[in-house]
Amino acid sequence: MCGIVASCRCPSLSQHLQHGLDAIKHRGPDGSGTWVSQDGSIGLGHCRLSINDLSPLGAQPIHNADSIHAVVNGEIYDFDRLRDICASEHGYRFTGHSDSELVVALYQIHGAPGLFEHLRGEFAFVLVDQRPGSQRVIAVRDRFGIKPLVWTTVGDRVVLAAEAKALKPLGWQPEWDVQSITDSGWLVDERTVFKNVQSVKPGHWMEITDGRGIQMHQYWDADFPDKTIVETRTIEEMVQGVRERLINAVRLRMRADVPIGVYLSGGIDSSAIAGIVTHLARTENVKIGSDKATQVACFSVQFPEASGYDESDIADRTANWLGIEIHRHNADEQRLADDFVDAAYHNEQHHMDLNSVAKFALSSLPQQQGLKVVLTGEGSDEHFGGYAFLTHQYLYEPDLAMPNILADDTKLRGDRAEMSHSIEARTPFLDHSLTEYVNSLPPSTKLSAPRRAIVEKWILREAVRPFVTDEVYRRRKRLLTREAVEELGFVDYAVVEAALESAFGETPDQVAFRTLNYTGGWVAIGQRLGVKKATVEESNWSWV
Ligand SMILES: Nc1ncnc2c1ncn2[C@@H]1O[C@H](COP(=O)(O)OP(=O)(O)OP(=O)(O)O)[C@@H](O)[C@H]1O
Ligand SMILES: NC(=O)CC[C@H](N)C(=O)O
Repeated sequence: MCGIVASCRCPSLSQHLQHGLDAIKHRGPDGSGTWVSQDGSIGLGHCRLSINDLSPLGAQPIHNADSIHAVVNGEIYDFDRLRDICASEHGYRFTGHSDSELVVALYQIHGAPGLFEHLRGEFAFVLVDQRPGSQRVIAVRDRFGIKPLVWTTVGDRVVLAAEAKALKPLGWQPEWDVQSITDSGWLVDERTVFKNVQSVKPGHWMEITDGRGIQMHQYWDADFPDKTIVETRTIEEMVQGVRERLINAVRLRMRADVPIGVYLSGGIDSSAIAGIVTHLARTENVKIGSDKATQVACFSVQFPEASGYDESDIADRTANWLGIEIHRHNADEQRLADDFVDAAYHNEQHHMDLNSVAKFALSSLPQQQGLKVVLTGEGSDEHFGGYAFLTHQYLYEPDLAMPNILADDTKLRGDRAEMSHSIEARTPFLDHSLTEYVNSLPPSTKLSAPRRAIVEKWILREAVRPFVTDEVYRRRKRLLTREAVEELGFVDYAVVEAALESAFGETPDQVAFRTLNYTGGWVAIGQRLGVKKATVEESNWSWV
């Protein structure tokens, strides 16, 4: 993934664009280029982390013979097939072999918004159409907001970039947006922590024309079918449906002209990715990126054992089972403290925990090994029912909250942690063809109770079972553990244990279910707010 900057309506642009690119060189250390329109009013800049077509023909900005210019950050998957269609059915003549050139080709063939439905992957791009009669600039962001794209105005200019720091050489003067910080606007809407700097929203595109100024349009949204309609697919068909789509999402993301690695934790998501990559390489001879790699390299963060967060022993056993190598980063307190400032600078926002700092440091490992791309398990929890605190919503009104949760991927996790060390993170779980299928599944398949206990991400566990260890398959992130319930101070765990036995199954006990629902809510709130353990003597409360 690369860095892009763009500016519309500005004299003497070229130098400013280059300085903007210098500020985000970590996003693209392999080369850089700028383009300024003949009248000097519009400019594009790109710094490249070259992944597909490493030759100069893959350099950007991209131009075609028809006065269309673009800078593209990210990856368009399935591009070999799409390029063939553009060439054979539409006679489009490509100059190089990068996936990014496809954006210009598809725009010329289908226009906007027509091209968006053909784009699969994570991307942010700015495209300038100078054809007589259709002059405009468009700025586009992928469906889940995996790749960042921010913009502001400086005088009468619109300036855009992958990271806000690149806007400074283009004239932006940073100011805090205290309102956005206090009302969490930076997280839930298009605002950032900086005044007047906005993100282009996921699944949206911005259109800038002389006549109409700036217009925002949406081209995609998560779609949730009516789940009161009786499901006709069998469980096995649905498990198979998830498996096929996930395998395909991974397969498409193994295509690169550079080697690819995997971020591996002890959880089911990254373990499944590592397992599927290994399976495809061994049984179908799918290349892991370029020819160089014969087996996938995994990268793992090891936390101090006393922290209670360390899962590296599980990751080790997975790597052992798959016969793959594992590289480890030790994230002890000192390392986290050392990396805090750099991680915050790259993230350009605050975070609730130190995960982003650990992942910032983790990305130095693949860089040291000469890798440019890693696959990660991000995005699974939101789609497969991995957040136990949403239990009741899945069961009653399953998915109404989902679009909001998925508001903007870079705000929750970011690609910044990886890009800080020039690493592109690919997220197969955020393949829209997979998520559209998963959204169509009955909620009960995500949070099933086959043995009278809630099993988060049930259908995912079944779908990836052939690719993960039994340990990972059976491992649960349980909300209602004895420890968590006892920490409330006013709930008797024996009651919860009994309720777990009777709340599910063919003849569920409604009262037991309600007990679990209440207790689950208290545990979630208690953990999130750090609520002090209650003492029963404080009130007239008798044990629940
Ligand atoms: N300790 C770690 N070491 C290596 N990679 C990690 C680690 N923690 C998280 N990651 C990477 O970041 C992704 C998202 O992390 P998150 O904490 O959201 O985990 P998760 O949803 O529980 O996923 P998983 O099931 O893979 O642990 C993981 O899928 C993995 O690719
Ligand atoms: N790093 C990027 O954003 C990559 C752009 C393009 N996919 C390439 O391979 O060059």
